[in-house]
Amino acid sequence: MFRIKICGVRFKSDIDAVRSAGADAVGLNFFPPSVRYLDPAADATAELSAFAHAGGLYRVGVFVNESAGRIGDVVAKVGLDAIQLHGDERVSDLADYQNLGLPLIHAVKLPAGTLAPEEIERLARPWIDRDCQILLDVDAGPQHGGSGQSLDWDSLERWSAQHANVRWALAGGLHSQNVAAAIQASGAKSVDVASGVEAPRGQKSSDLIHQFCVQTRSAWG
Ligand SMILES: O=C(O)c1ccccc1NCC(=O)[C@H](O)[C@H](O)COP(=O)(O)O
Repeated sequence: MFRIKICGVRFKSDIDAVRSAGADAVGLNFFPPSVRYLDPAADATAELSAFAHAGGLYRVGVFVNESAGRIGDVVAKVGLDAIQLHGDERVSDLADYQNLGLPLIHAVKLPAGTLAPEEIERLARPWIDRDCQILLDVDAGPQHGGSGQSLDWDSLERWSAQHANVRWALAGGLHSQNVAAAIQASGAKSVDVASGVEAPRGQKSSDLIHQFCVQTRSAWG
């Protein structure tokens, strides 16, 4: 599992900013309606991915409700290290995705308010038991992700305390001003951010990426 993932990079300058800030992973977004979308057929996307790989970054492809066959085509063209399923994919289809031979990260999309540990467990467990890493994010409805909304971090901590062996990543509404508090409250050991390191929306800011990584590392000590 990555430690700090900057999701929705689109340019080599974004990759440079991620590397110099010390994050270890980038998300390449293949959901067409997203402002962070990359065309997998474009040579520039494969070049961006190769540039991230050459820079030692872990490349996570973000997909929403795509078939395993289509994801396999993107992997072959672009080159990825892991697949993030961020839609309404079903556990019953997991074998098809697993046959692609890459680590799978499933986005468990939760309501924004207070949650009982049992509720988080009910939504996350089927994926954990089938060897998926999990990323806890806000349920953003048809937008699916990248919404800038936060989860209730205390609820995540209560669930995590009961399942200390589960490795998970925190997403949803993180930015440099709140990531330390989010880590302290939730106990997250991995974080993921998209909109919180952008200004304007959809455009990564090297300053915001840098500040986000500084605050994250200081929270982890
Ligand atoms: O970022 C998107 O536009 C997006 C769209 C559809 C599915 C997933 C998407 N992003 C995936 C991520 O891992 C984001 O970093 C995560 O949802 C958190 O986003 P944000 O709240 O903006 O930090």
